[in-house]
Formats: sequence, C-alpha cells, structure tokens
Amino acid sequence: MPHMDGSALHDFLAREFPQVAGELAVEALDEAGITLRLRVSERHLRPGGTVGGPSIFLLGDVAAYCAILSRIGPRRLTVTTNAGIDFLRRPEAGRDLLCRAEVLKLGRTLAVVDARFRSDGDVAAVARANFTYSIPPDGVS
Ligand SMILES: CC(C)(COP(=O)(O)OP(=O)(O)OC[C@H]1O[C@@H](n2cnc3c(N)ncnc32)[C@H](O)[C@@H]1OP(=O)(O)O)[C@@H](O)C(=O)NCCC(=O)NCCSC(=O)Cc1ccccc1
Repeated sequence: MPHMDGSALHDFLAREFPQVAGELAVEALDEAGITLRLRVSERHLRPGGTVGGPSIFLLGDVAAYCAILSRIGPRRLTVTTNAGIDFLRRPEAGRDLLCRAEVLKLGRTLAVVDARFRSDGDVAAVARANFTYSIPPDGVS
C-alpha cells in the first residue's frame, strides 16, 4: 500500500506547494507510479500557442516527486538532483497534459523516475523525461 494516497498527495501539495497545487490533479496512483494532470490554461502557453517547456517540466517534476512521496511518505526535503527531458512533439494548447511517472529504483538515498507526457485524448508521447531525487536522511523531513 502507498504511504500517501491521491487525497493525501493533494492535501500535501495544497499545503506545501500552493503556487502550483491548483493547476495539478492526481488522475491515478498505483504501486508503480502516478498519473498527474496539468490543467492547461493561457499561462502555460509559449509563443506559437503550444504548451511551453517550463510547464511540461513542472508537471514532470511534481509528478516524479509525488510518485516518490506516495512510496516514502511526506518527506518535503526530497529534492531533484538531476533531470533530462526530450521534447518530442508540440502539445496542443487546448488540451490538458498528462504525465505518467514511474519509480524505476527507490533506494535509501536516491530515487530514479521515468516520466512520459501526452496530451489528454492522445496516445503519442509529447515528451519523456528522467528524474533523480535525493531522499533526505532520517530525521530530516
Ligand atoms: C542536499 C543535496 C541533494 C545533497 O547534498 P550533499 O552533496 O550530499 O551534501 P551537502 O553537504 O550539500 O548537504 C547535506 C545536508 O543537506 C541536508 N539535506 C536536506 N535535504 C537533503 C536531501 N534530500 N538529501 C541529502 N541531504 C539533505 C542534510 O541533512 C545535510 O545537512 P547537515 O549538513 O547534516 O546539517 C544537495 O546536492 C542539494 O541541496 N542540491 C540542490 C537540490 C535542489 O535545490 N533541487 C532543486 C529543487 S528540489 C525540488 O524542486 C523538488 C520538488 C519537486 C516538485 C515539487 C516540489 C519540490
């Protein structure tokens, strides 16, 4: 069983990361990972009218963070130490973005997460990313 379910993750983000919590929603959560939705609005668009890279990265970073916290509990100081992203296709402006983030390895100090992004209603990936996080030492949350 996960240490944090979708509702607990939602409450955690609302409390700890209110800057973005309102535009993100947990779609699905299971043992392997999470699907997080970005409610796309005007502020996520780049010149040309497609969803911009910073917004895609934000969605992936929070999805990966939540995938890890669902397994280890609310360790706030779990921090991103490495990330790489391939932008494959232009996501459409008028559709939400979904990110599926799966924990490939959960160690004592490092967690490695694989993420795929698609526009809602499409199957083709618009981006893929890898994230590594440092899990804080015992006693540091
Ligand atoms: C801390 C570490 C990852 C590793 O450090 P090292 O090279 O091993 O050693 P160093 O001497 O520098 O520090 C050791 C001291 O640090 C304390 N400690 C605290 N936490 C941790 C931890 N997790 N892991 C390890 N240590 C941790 C620890 O108790 C110790 O304290 P002490 O000395 O005994 O009193 C460092 O490279 C760093 O901070 N990098 C920048 C990371 C960054 O800013 N990322 C971007 C933003 S993150 C984000 O946005 C996430 C997010 C996503 C989505 C949504 C929301 C959030």
